[in-house]
Amino acid sequence: MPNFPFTTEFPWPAPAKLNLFLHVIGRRADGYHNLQTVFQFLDFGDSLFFVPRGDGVIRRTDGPADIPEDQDLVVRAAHALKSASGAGLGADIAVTKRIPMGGGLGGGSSDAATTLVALNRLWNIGLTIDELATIGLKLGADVPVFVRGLAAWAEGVGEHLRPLNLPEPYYLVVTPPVAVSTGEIFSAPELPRASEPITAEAFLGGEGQNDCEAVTCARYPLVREALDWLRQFGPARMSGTGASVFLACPSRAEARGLQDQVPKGWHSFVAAGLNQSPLGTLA
Ligand SMILES: C[C@@](CO)(OP(=O)(O)O)[C@H](O)COP(=O)(O)OP(=O)(O)OC[C@H]1O[C@@H](n2ccc(N)nc2=O)[C@H](O)[C@@H]1O
Ligand SMILES: Nc1ncnc2c1ncn2[C@@H]1O[C@H](COP(=O)(O)OP(=O)(O)O)[C@@H](O)[C@H]1O
Repeated sequence: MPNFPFTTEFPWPAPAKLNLFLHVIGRRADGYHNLQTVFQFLDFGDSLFFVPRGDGVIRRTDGPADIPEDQDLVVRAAHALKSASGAGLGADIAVTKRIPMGGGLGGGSSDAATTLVALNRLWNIGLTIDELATIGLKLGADVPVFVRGLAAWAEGVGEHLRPLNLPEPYYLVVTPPVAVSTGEIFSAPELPRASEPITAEAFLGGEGQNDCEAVTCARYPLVREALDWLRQFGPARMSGTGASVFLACPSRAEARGLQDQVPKGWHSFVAAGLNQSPLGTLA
């Protein structure tokens, strides 16, 4: 195997995201939904390790046991990058998972984005960020924002992105023990699909909600319970299509204090909101 400048043993970050609000404003002919949302990153996430291979083979050497290797978004992203670029190299990829799966925190998309950015560098392909975002969009609607690495106002299915400078509070994020399927919520007949578009300025002034909340809460009563519990302390909201709910707190200490009271059996963490992804500094 050639001696690569980065036979990297250091972890590449794949941060979680929050949707600070999420409006469904229409349905496209292909069934996908046009959204308005704001993405912010968290200083909490998965870690990915890459060792380039000279023989062209792509393998996941460690990762979530319940996701078959060939379906893992890191493996799919590596294959997509290889065929888009014609790269001859391969990689061993290990994933340390921390982001709850099906949690509305974008873990799979973030892992895919980190794979695209890391292998673009390690394989020395030199694709632009725009090219990586285009490849990423085919893997998942949330991949482009993770590739670009800036907190953003998003429209379309998440591909029209405008960087946004947001406050960076500490968040308490609570995930009850259910995995919500994004496809199930978007295909629910009862999902409201006609929110009036708002402006970023209106969001910054306090407008906005999560249009998926009622559907997810009705179908997953534990998400309702988690929201009701967190709303004792402030204006909590759901991220994406759930299952995670979050509350902005004035300080890390205050968030930790609330975390101590999270009911048993619910996953939780405290993390700072970030307008720049930790991956951004490596891209
Ligand atoms: C709703 C959001 C908000 O950030 O987050 P999550 O709750 O998944 O984290 C995303 O738009 C999700 O993005 P992502 O998780 O990448 O979704 P995809 O894999 O592309 O889509 C899963 C399925 O959801 C439906 N879907 C997804 C996005 C969208 N704008 N309209 C849709 O109708 C489609 O049926 C699609 O087959
Ligand atoms: N590396 C990965 N990490 C997480 N989920 C993955 C991964 N690869 C594929 N998936 C699939 O993507 C689905 C959505 O996962 P995830 O992105 O964590 O949640 P969400 O879309 O709710 O934010 C999972 O249920 C899983 O089947």
